Formats: sequence, C-alpha cells, structure tokens
Amino acid sequence: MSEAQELDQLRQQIDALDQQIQLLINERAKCAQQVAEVKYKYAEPGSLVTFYRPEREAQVLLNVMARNEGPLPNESIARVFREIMSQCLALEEPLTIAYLGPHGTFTQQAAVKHFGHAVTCAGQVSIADVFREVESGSAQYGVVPVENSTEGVVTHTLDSFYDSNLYICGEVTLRIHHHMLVKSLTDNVQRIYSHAQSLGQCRLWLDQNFPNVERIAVSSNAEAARRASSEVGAAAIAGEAAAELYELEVRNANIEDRPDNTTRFLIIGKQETIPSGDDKTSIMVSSRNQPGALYNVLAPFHEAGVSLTRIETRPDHSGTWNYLFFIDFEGHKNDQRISPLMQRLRDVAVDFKWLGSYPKAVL
Ligand SMILES: O=C(O)C(=O)C[C@]1(C(=O)O)C=C[C@@H](O)C=C1
Repeated sequence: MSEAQELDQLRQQIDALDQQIQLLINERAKCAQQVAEVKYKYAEPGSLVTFYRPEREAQVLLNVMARNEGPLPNESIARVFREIMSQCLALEEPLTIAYLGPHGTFTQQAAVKHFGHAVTCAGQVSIADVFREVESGSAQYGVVPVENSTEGVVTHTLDSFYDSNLYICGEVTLRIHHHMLVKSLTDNVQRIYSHAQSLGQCRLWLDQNFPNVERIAVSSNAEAARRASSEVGAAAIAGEAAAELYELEVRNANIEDRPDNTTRFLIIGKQETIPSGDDKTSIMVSSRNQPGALYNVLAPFHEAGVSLTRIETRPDHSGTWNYLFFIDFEGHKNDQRISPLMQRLRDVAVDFKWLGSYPKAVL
C-alpha cells in the first residue's frame, strides 16, 4: 500500500469515529437540556434556579481521569470533557463571568480553564468591581486571584469578603509563566512594566539581568503589555495571552524565579455548593488580642483531626487591633466531621463568617 492509501484508510476510521463522537456529544447535550427542565420543575417559586453545579462538574472530571486508559494523558482528556460540559451548561443557561481584567490577564485564563469557552467573560478593572458585578447580578459568577506560591496572598481579595455576601463556590489553580515582552527585539529596554505581584515573582531574574532598569508597577500585566506595545523603550512582564493580544515579541521566556510559580483563583457566586466528596472550606474568624487567641482558634482543628491548607492574618476592620484570620481547611461544612467543628469555632470566635465550601481544584 502507498502512503496515500494507508492514510486514507486511517482517515476513514477517524471520520467514522468522529461521527459517533458527535452523535454522542449531542445525546449528552440533550440530557443536559432535560437536566435543566428538572431543575426548573423543582426550584422554589420565585427563587433563582442554579444550573451551574461545581460539585457535579468536579465529579465528572475526576471520573474521566479515573477511567482514562490513554494514550491521551488524564489532563488532556479532562480538558476535552471540561469543554463539552461548558457547552452543555451554556444550553441550560448562558453564563457571564466577571473577572479581574482587562482582556489577556491570567485571571481570564483561569476563568476559561474553570468554565470552558462557552461562557461570556466580562473583564473588570478591580477586584472590588468583580464582587460588585456578581452582587448586582450582572454576572452570575466572578473569578479573582487569591494567592500566589511565590508572592503570597492577594489582600484585596481577602478584604473584599468583609462586606460581601457572596460565597466561594470553587477554586482554580494556574501555573504562571512570565515572559519579558517587547515590541521589537532590537529595542533597548529602558522601562519594565508589570503588575506588582509579577515584578515580585521575577525579582531575582530582574536583579540579575536588568539591575539598573526602572520597574514600574501597573494595574495588570495586560496593561503592561499594552504600554509596551505603544511606548518606545518599554518592556512588559506578562504571559502568552497578553503577548498575542498586543502582538509583542518574547525577548526572554519563563523568567519567573520559581519554576513551580502557581496562582490560585476563587470562583465567587451567590450559591452554596453541596459536597463533592473532596472539598475545602474557607472561613473568616476574628478573636481578641489576648494570650492564647490563636491557640483557641486552632485547637478545635487539631482536636477534630482536620488539616488546614492555609491561614492568613489580616487587620480587623473594627480597628481595635483584633486579629482576623482567614482559614482554609479540608472538608465541607456539611460533612459529619466538620459541622461540630464549625459550631466550636463559632463559640470561641468574636466574629465568625463562613465564606464557602467548594470542590478542590481538579485540573
Ligand atoms: O448535572 C448537572 O446538573 C448538569 O447540569 C449537567 C452538567 C454536565 O454537562 O455534565 C452541566 C452543568 C453543570 O454545571 C454540571 C453538569
């Protein structure tokens, strides 16, 4: 057989498989439409119907990975299903997702990674605006950065929870690769723009390679890229999406100081998420500035054998030097082991706020 004949045979197989896959995907989409009808039917009169179910999506993706036999790697096949679910959900309800913009930010990438491409992403100028858009109902969900493995916590996000009634209903993590971007590779770099967090994530590299060049913090990496595209002598530190959007050249790739540089983002919305089986809970607890304050907050976790995944301290807005702790831990507030723990924390804390229980990031 010739090459052309062999290819033709294999391509016929691929066409036949594609036909089956297409039929099956549409069968699945019809099922999702029926799911939507059931959700309508059983919704409380006058209440919002919640079509997006983060716990179910996490289970679907985990099932896909558990039964995967390759040759596609787990993550690749899960991404395909991520996209199929995104399209199915869009048939149930078209979603608008507010994210920390502008177009081309890592937060937008995180929004697409979590919700797939069938949603409308609405870029906002600040984290407070993301919260406002979701509170007002202009967007059903929001995506905000909360911590970076190199630079630590995003305080604006934590602080926004003080006054907000939104819940955390999911999380997504993104490996962050930064590049030094320029309009032309022959240009002399005189200024480097980036978001303060990104400048921090590339500090050592900048110290070694551009020790005497001014570093200017701007509102986002995408804004940095926009400036690099329009100012002579300007460079930006930003990701691939911003490079493509502003047609910049990559002068130096992957300049982050730590190769495992990862940012964690939160999905915020008005709904409470039911247990998925592998969840996290986030709370905000304040206690008095007195001996043993932190011990009193942490002892119940130790006694219940519950692992903390993160603890942050922030100044308390009451202004009296009380401590305010943001704590993430394993489990869902409705888990048998967790609900008595939540009650104990309510008893020992001056203030206690449950921010959400949600499935751990899958992808
Ligand atoms: O199971 C549901 O509740 C569905 O709406 C179906 C489906 C899916 O495509 O699998 C779609 C959207 C939800 O967020 C979760 C899952």
